[in-house]
Amino acid sequence: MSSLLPVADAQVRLFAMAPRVAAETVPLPQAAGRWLAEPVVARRSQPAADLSSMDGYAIRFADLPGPWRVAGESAAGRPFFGPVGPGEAARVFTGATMPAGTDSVLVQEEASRNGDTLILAGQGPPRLGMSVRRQGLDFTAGDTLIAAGERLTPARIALAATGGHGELVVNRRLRVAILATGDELIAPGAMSDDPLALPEGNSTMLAAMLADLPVDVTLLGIVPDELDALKTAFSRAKADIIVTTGGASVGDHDLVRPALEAVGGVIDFWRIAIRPGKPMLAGALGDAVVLGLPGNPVSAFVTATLFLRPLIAAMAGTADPLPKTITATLAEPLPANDHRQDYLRATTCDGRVAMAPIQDSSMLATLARADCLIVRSPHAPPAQIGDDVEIVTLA
Ligand SMILES: Nc1nc2c(c(=O)[nH]1)N[C@H]1C(S)=C(S)[C@@H](COP(=O)(O)OP(=O)(O)OC[C@H]3O[C@@H](n4cnc5c(N)ncnc54)[C@H](O)[C@@H]3O)O[C@H]1N2
Ligand code: MOO
Repeated sequence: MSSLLPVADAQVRLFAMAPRVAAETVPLPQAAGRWLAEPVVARRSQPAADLSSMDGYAIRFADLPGPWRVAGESAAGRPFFGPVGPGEAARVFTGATMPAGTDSVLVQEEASRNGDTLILAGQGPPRLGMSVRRQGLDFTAGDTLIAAGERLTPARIALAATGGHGELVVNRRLRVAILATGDELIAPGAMSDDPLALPEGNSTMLAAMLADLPVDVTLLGIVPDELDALKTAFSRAKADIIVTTGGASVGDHDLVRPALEAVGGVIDFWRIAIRPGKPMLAGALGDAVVLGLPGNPVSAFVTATLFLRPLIAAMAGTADPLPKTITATLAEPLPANDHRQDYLRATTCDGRVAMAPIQDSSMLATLARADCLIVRSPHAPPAQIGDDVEIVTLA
């Protein structure tokens, strides 16, 4: 079985085929989930001035324990410009600019006010600067807020907005076309006179697996196991990545490879030392990367996890596209592994992982129950209860 490509080698070859997409400038809401092509540099400091972090009174710490005369009021967006002298205070609200001359906040729960007269009604601020957010506490104009190559999470979108940016330079979205092939397949929910017709779940599963990535997915539907039909489907597909599912293996009706080659595509590699997912192929058709995933649903899921999602992440701009593995403890023993890298459907219970008893690559109910995949290296020896194993967690 030496003709099977090791998983890590296949990933390297796939990423080598995949050009990084071009950059574009987009409004902030459209940048969410994309990878930055240029760093985000703060255009302003945050906070822009010293602000109160509580509702209360801005005072001079040296004036404690009071009393004070309330000289004015400062609210967020409506600062008090008048001076606050010794023995004076200003009413402040959360987010308000601290008036000049004040340095600490007396929270209103510890104050008693009668007209313009304010007296201490509690402990008062225990230190100078209490409940004041200093100018530039979060960041300062000119700081690099987010490096190029980072992904724009919701928090980073807010950071860029607060840093003064209304648009960002990001890598463009990718177009992904997905087609399923198989004469037995019908669209999910479709009625058929054929009791053996199989509702096609892989396309929608794959599209759902990409829902958090910056892609526009086109579902090309079901293509019969016919060379001409597949050739036509390949020729018409307009995408950065063309994904097929089914027809990748060695049977007489597995026509993805010959169809791709017949329309001028090239195969970069076919068949990987992986279980499930062995017949996966990767190639190119014009500028598009073609990923031929197996038809078995679990094989399609595992190869999409290890190849399709990372391919998109790499093309969209990340330097670190592979799914993370973490160490977990075995709840049950595992047998020795053979020459294929295994991704066992497993569940976590009381912090320990146990593989599902049947690992058939057609079994969606088992996959749907699993919360992780246990990774077993080729030729891994038997593992015992309590041993550490590497897992990929499933969302
Ligand atoms: N003689 C050999 N036979 C097989 C080999 C092999 O090495 N030698 N490899 C096996 C492995 S491993 C896999 S995985 C499968 C996958 O083969 P294909 O990619 O050609 O998939 P199909 O034959 O088209 O379908 C397999 C299975 O999955 C069902 N299917 C297909 N598409 C869908 C879909 N979109 N949604 C739901 N289910 C789908 C299909 O009905 C079949 O039951 O090949 C082994 N054979
Ligand atoms: O390896 Mo296949 O992928 O048995 O299902």
